[in-house]
Amino acid sequence: MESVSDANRRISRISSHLLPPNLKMEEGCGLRRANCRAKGAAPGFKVAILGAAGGIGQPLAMLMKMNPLVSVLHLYDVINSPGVTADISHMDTGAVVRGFLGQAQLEDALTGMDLVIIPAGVPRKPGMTRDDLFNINAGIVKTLCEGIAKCCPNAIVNLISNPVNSTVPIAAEVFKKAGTYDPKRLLGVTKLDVVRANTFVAEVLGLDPRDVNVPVVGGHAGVTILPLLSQVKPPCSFTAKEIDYLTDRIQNGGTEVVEAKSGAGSATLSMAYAAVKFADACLRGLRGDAGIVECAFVASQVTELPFFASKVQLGRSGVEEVHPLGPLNEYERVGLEKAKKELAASIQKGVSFIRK
Ligand SMILES: NC(=O)c1ccc[n+]([C@@H]2O[C@H](COP(=O)([O-])OP(=O)(O)OC[C@H]3O[C@@H](n4cnc5c(N)ncnc54)[C@H](O)[C@@H]3O)[C@@H](O)[C@H]2O)c1
Ligand SMILES: O=C(O)C[C@H](O)C(=O)O
Repeated sequence: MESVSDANRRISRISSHLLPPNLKMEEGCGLRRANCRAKGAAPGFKVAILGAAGGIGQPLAMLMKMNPLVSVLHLYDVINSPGVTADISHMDTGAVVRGFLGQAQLEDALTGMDLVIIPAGVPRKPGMTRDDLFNINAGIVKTLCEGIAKCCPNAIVNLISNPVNSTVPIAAEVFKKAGTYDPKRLLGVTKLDVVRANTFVAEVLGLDPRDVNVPVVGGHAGVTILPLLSQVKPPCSFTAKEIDYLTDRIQNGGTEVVEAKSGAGSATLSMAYAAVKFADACLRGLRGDAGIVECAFVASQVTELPFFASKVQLGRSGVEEVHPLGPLNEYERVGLEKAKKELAASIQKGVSFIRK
């Protein structure tokens, strides 16, 4: 069995792969830092991905490395971040990539970040609900948010880890406890529901999905995912059969992927795509771009629940305005009542996890 000192030596060898490229060159290949002409990171935003070596984390890291708004990209995980970091750092795009491995490096990973994206945690297997992930993922999200509260309390947080309906309330409670909670800066990522809804609606109507925009409100699990088909842009009409089909497919899109992957996880590639679109919108908001509206699960007064997903306006301080739901038809009103019932329990479960 490996001794503790061997393990420490091995970890320190691994950690050397995680240093910024200029430091690594100084140690290893004979080219000293003084010989390098790199001027350091260009202006832009500093982004950390927590869970960067995972199924979502890896493609998300690759796509964020391609985002011209990102100047520094920190990749943190409890396994395999050295390899992912080395790999991604060779992409000839502007962002400087640094890797961080294990709890001891969490604070360095987070210090100075403008945006933290969290896809850390276990995914579903067939037969599981997202709530079945609570016992493992709640603790992971708690620890990571404690790090955020300490090291980058002003960062925007994009929370992907499931069950989102509970992990966002957990994050809020951790930040409240630390005295750093700003509801404008905490966003549960429900963009994949919108991406799916756009795709499925376009398929039914014979449109290009890039021209379709479906608001999806409520939360991110089963009946809490409520597509507002009466508010689709461009305006269009559906038969009752189409509404049933689309609502069911959008609500169960995640399960469709979990079953197709047969035990090998849940949506990763479409999620990375959705997360990058959402993170890019947050960064454009931070930059001061006007008119950026996305659906997200946020602190809200749109219903009697403390958190709810709806359209939000993004800006320099994060969520600058939470939009009302707009007119709902009878089908959507019934769906809303079902969604609220399940959401209330999931939110309370998250809150109690921290307050217990
Ligand atoms: N919000 C959404 O729409 C959405 C969509 C898809 C998946 N998800 C959720 O995202 C999560 C990740 O999914 P995945 O497919 O990438 O899973 P995965 O198992 O492939 O990757 C998760 C990564 O998290 C890492 N991790 C575990 N504990 C950690 C910790 N304490 N700190 C940092 N990293 C840690 C793991 O090492 C792993 O690399 C799951 O909870 C899944 O349900 C959410
Ligand atoms: O379905 C899952 O478990 C993952 C994710 O929430 C999804 O919607 O794809």
